[in-house]
Amino acid sequence: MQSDTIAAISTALGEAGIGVVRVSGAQARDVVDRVFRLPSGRHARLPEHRGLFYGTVIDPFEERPIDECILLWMPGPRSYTAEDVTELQVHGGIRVVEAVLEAVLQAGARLAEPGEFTKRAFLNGRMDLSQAEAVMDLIRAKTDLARRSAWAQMQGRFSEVVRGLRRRLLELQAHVEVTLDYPEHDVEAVAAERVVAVGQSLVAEIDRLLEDARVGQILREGVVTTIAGRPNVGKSSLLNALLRRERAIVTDIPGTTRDVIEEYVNLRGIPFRLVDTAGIRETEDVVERIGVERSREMVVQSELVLLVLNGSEALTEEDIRLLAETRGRPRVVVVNKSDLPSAWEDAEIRAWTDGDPVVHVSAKSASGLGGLEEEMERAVLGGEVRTAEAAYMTNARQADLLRRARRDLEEAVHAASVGATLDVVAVQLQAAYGSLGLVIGEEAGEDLLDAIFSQFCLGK
Ligand SMILES: Nc1nc2c(c(=O)[nH]1)N(C=O)[C@@H](CNc1ccc(C(=O)N[C@@H](CCC(=O)O)C(=O)O)cc1)CN2
Ligand SMILES: Nc1nc2c(ncn2[C@@H]2O[C@H](COP(=O)(O)OP(=O)(O)OP(=O)(O)O)[C@@H](O)[C@H]2O)c(=O)[nH]1
Ligand SMILES: [Mg+2]
Repeated sequence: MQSDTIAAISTALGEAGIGVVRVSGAQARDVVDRVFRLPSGRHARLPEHRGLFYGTVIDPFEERPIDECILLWMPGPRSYTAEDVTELQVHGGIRVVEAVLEAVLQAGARLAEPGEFTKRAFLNGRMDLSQAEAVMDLIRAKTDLARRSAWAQMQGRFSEVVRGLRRRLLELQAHVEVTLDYPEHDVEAVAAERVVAVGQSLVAEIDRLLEDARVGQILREGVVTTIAGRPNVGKSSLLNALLRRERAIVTDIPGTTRDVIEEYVNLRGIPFRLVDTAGIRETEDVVERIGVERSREMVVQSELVLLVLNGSEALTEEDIRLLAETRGRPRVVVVNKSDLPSAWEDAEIRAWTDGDPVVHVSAKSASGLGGLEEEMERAVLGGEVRTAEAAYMTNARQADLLRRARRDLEEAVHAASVGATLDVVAVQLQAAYGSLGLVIGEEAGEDLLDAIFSQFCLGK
């Protein structure tokens, strides 16, 4: 079971309190023997159980000390990878940690590929594939909501659901297989009915998981949200208000923002990537015109548009044109400058808003932002505003497999309902079973595993 011995820096490269070099594999013991010394100068005698030792890491050739060290010893299978693991915890300086890694490599370990520790944990049955993917989601989580969702998936909650689906599918397959051996007509009819009933309920459950996939994607990558509008309506002021800091330049000169400014913000647990853009208008200025083009592109590329209007000034043709252009996209219409007397009523834009939310704010005095954030959340998560924590952080790979399983199940249901021979149905059920298996990594080939784990951090 034990393959070659791998090593990597498991902490971020930078100045920090401590830095960790992790080693996993059959030669972890030998590596410790070559690079670690107790304060007495002796080699550590590593026990059969876990342990913690204080000592010095040394360069194995010159026997020169590199740093003080806390050494963790975790013999397999009671370790993260289920192999023998040792960790050298040293002072967190870039050169210190790199020198320790070099010493460990000289002592016989090879540099781990990204995600290789977790890949070994998976291959050794410590976790399934969707749990392994959740480890990375946990590390990358930008909000508490994302973190909690990833945690739940890491604990195997999503896997349990998928395993439950597979179990029911397997029972159904067994029933169908049995009738293939006894082809009496009424027995076959009963099996076909069961394929229809169970198949439909499995499709419905997969649909619910697929809804979650969208939420998962949002939590993972953030919602690209463009703040658009004509010049001087207060787009940059709104960006600053939502960020709660003065990020973008604000002036009373129309055309202040020339380029797109992107900033990440956590609003109500949802990561938003807010993009402030140049005010959209016809212009002779070459630089500004390029900015305006970018603004329009951003509107098309974004997943949510905050269309900003100035409530204290009469609506212009440009405002109306933007209202019409952004129609049909997920959007919140933001009527800004509510601290000033209003120059028009919401009713005047109703013809273009199609029931999209219209909120009144003052970016300058930071009022009305709570209502705006609420509408942004609703626009992203939908009316139900189900807590994303309850949702599974299904990723694109998993969603694709779920969709494939769903399609095969629907075909099986269809075939069974029109009285097709059951061996056709059996093939489709088998395909669906296989797709669901790949979600949790059953029968996953080396290519798939490489593709997944190579996206992990080094040292994970
Ligand atoms: N220093 C350090 N901190 C870390 C990690 C690590 O590898 N090293 N982890 C990860 O990178 C996480 C912890 N993950 C771990 C998961 C399982 C086992 C483990 O040894 N499991 C055994 C024993 C369980 C037990 O004693 O009950 C097992 O499951 O059999 C270790 C770490 C977070 N913190
Ligand atoms: N009274 C009032 N003034 C505001 C408010 N929001 C923005 N302003 C003012 O409006 C002017 C334009 O604000 P910006 O945020 O630069 O507007 P913009 O939409 O980014 O403008 P461009 O970058 O030129 O497209 C500035 O003088 C702001 O102080 C508000 O809520 N109330
Ligand atoms: Mg601006």
